Amino acid sequence: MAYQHIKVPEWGEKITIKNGKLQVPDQPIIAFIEGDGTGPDIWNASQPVLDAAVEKAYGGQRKIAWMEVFAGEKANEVYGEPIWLPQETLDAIDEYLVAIKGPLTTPVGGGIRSINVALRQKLDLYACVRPVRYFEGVPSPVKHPELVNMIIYRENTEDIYAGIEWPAGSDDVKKILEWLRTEFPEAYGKIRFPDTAGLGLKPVSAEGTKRLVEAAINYAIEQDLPSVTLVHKGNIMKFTEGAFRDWGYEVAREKFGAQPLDGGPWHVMKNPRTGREIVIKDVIADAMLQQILTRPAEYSVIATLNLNGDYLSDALAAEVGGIGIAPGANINYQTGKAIFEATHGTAPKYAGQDKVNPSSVILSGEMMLRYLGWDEAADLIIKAMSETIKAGLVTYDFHRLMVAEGREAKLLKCSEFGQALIEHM
Ligand SMILES: NC(=O)C1=CN([C@@H]2O[C@H](COP(=O)(O)OP(=O)(O)OC[C@H]3O[C@@H](n4cnc5c(N)ncnc54)[C@H](OP(=O)(O)O)[C@@H]3O)[C@@H](O)[C@H]2O)C=CC1
Ligand SMILES: O=C(O)CCC(=O)C(=O)O
Ligand SMILES: [Mg+2]
Repeated sequence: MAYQHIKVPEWGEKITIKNGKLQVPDQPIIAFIEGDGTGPDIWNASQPVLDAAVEKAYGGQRKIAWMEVFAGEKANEVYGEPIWLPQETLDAIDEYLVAIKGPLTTPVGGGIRSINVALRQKLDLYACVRPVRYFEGVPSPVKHPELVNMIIYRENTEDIYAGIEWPAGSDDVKKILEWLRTEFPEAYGKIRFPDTAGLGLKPVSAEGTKRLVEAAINYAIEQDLPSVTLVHKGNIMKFTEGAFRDWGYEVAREKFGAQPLDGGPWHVMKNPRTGREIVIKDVIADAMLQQILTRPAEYSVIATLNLNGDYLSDALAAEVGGIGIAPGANINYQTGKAIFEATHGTAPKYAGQDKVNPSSVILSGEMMLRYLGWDEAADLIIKAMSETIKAGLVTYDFHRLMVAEGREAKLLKCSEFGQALIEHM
């Protein structure tokens, strides 16, 4: 496809998918979005780390051909008009399948909705996968951060993130309210202040739930993990969050032969690879937010709805050092399309200071390398991250906590931390 502003590298080949399996050439073309705010600082520190890991692991036999694609404020600059998410960015990811991105700004209130959410929805990247693991030496607000080892599978295309909302007082909300008043008077009667209410819809479907929960169970099978926990607020939102729980158990029964445990609702199944038991359980979302603090060792894979997953991923990240070190991926396992990205946002107050922690994007890159099947390069990044942090070489976010704890640490800039990782590979 010909692009207006995207320059396809002169070398490198496309990643493709065949019979559901990713076909990765030795020189794959991979799209990247630099991101807004601290995004450029982070990307400048991260790309050399990813390249160094690949170079070190494969001695030049493999190399990534980076292709910049645009979104957010940079897209406005490059296209010379207010385009936040150019169609050709979507087309390029559609064509080249794999991308990595920095954070993108989302203005609060009116104007454009989240570009991040739009990318996930338009490309149908239904699983937002956010692993939470502890690296020794990272300062943490909890006593036993090493017990936190979970991976969140957050549904990425539905829930209130679908963005179906009408503002209070608008003609549209008046139409919806009038329709409710005439067609569903009982429901209308439950709206406490109809004249000044904004309204939102929360779509949650069997299809959307089942494909997400299936991906979470598949991960537990692959990694031989003991449980998958469905997190929901089904006691209050019975036909959306409650249905998520019921459809989750249903897919466990239908696809994986799970059986109710002691009469249910929890289920148990056998891992077809190892024969070990996998418990499929559920916890209500508010209780889960305290369980991850009080009993983290009891949780492993978490499957949840979009908003719960958003809250949980920041809360869990805080236990292992914060969102500066919290990676993620948005994946469609059928089409193979995937965008790897940090859990955090643009941290605008630090933009251009070469200050923030680039680990979230670097570890998102580590997930990307593993997704490509380049485990040797991914392992080098984990090794470098462990050793660099253990050596007390850290960015401001860890440094301030370590100093407060009376520990020795050396404060590095964002780019210096990237270089330290390369030295520790
Ligand atoms: N996927 C994406 O692209 C996302 C985009 N956003 C968008 O980002 C913008 C800013 O959002 P905001 O709510 O301020 O959240 P941010 O995640 O951008 O920042 C909140 C705080 O988290 C800490 N933090 C964030 N990133 C890092 C990092 N790399 N290293 C160290 N600490 C970090 C900082 O803490 P401290 O102040 O304590 O130093 C920062 O002030 C909004 O427009 C939001 O919509 C938000 C989330 C995800
Ligand atoms: O796009 C945004 O503004 C928010 C996204 C977000 O918070 C997340 O992905 O965790
Ligand atoms: Mg978030």
